[in-house]
Amino acid sequence: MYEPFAADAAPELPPDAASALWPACLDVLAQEMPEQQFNTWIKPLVVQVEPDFSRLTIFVANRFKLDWIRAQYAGRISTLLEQLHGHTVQVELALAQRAAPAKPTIDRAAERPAAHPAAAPEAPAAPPEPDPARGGSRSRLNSALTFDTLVEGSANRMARAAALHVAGSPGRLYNPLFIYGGVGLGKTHLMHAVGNKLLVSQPDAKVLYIHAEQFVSDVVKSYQRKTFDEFKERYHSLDLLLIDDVQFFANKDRTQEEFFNAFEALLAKKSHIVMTSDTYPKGLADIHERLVSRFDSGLTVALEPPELEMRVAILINKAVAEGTEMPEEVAFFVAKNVRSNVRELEGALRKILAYSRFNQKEISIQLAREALRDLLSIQNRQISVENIQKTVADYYKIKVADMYSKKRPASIARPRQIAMYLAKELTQKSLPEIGELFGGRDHTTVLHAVRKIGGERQQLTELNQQLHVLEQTLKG
Ligand SMILES: Nc1ncnc2c1ncn2[C@@H]1O[C@H](COP(=O)(O)OP(=O)(O)OP(=O)(O)O)[C@@H](O)[C@H]1O
Repeated sequence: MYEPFAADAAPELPPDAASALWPACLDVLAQEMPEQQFNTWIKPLVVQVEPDFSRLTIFVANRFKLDWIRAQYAGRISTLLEQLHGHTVQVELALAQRAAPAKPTIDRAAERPAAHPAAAPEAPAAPPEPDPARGGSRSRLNSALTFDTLVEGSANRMARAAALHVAGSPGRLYNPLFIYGGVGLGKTHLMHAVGNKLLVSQPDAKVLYIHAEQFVSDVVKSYQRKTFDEFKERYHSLDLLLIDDVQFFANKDRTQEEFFNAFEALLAKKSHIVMTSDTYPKGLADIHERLVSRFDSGLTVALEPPELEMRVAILINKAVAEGTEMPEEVAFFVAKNVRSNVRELEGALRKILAYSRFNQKEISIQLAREALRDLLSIQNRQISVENIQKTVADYYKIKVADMYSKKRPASIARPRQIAMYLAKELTQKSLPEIGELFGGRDHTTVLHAVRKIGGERQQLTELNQQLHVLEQTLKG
């Protein structure tokens, strides 16, 4: 498409010039790309850079442009930023009307000449240090992620109800609220919804949404700069702390200690804490026991992969939000084929919308089939529960029928538990769906098996090896 700038030709910025990062990136892109492409796609971009330059958010006017920029340019931008800054800079894309800050503290490419690398533009003003303050603007909340835009289904009913309760009466029941589940199931959405709802009823509340990695980085910074008092003031004074992906605290002792202190301080003053993780508290690896037990001391709720009807509702709602109508039969077709998580569902929807616009065709099952060609062929190759049952039965020399039977001798029950564990690990099926496929067992039986085998795997080398062999066999 265009000739990338040679890696060693990209000028490295001195650390103190980091605020000129985006302009420098633009200069390189302007040289690399045909002028018309640059002017159409890159020049109008508005960006926001995190104060520590760990992340750069690109705001784009509409979904179509967002998809295009993500597909065509995001990779190159990310590589360039890393070359220029010397560290990884996470690149994110967001819709301008929904997520752009009211007054972007940003460099606007359109205000600068397109391709004059020598004429170093004025450094953009860095956004203020995101101190949590009263009200929403510095809470890092995304105002688009609310309870209104969250579709309810049995997969998230309990978590949603608990989150609603916390938003209505923070500091009382369910403190901390610990939400766990696989990728793209709505954990972050739910957290933002709690913060946004609380701010509607209490606009002065001190709310902060933060990713665990950012917390780690704040701890490191306050260490380096000896600003622990400020750090404490910032975190210990909150009314609501929303902290995402706490599994990232693994092996970070100092961070865990600081989080423990913040946790105790917040609970003592009846502030609320909501956390998310990819696993339940006891499943967290390399996190201190005293922290794990505190994570589990309020309410722990799971988010399951959405069931079919919920996936259909999500597709239809998201299409409406994009200004398009998706016929129900198309939504069912997509929902039947994209089962893993909501993020993938959104991706499928974006592909269908883009495909329909490009080809100027109505949305139909045929069009969806064409737009999702690649994805559908991958789905067909996915591991099935039936295959897992057969492979595990062969390996442990039991009958496949024993996978569904009620027999309980250990020689049968254990392989069955192993198969349940693998079904949860390697497929996108929910616990109830797996239970159903194992002779109509209850989802709690499956959960017990998943926890037991997962826990033992950490301790028993032999079991770990067996599981490894089974996984390799199944993945082919
Ligand atoms: N029930 C739902 N209704 C509508 N949209 C949803 C729902 N659940 C998730 N989403 C959307 O799916 C996308 C992924 O959700 P989110 O980022 O909250 O997932 P996550 O569980 O935090 O994933 P990860 O672990 O990868 O961070 C978001 O755009 C979110 O708005």
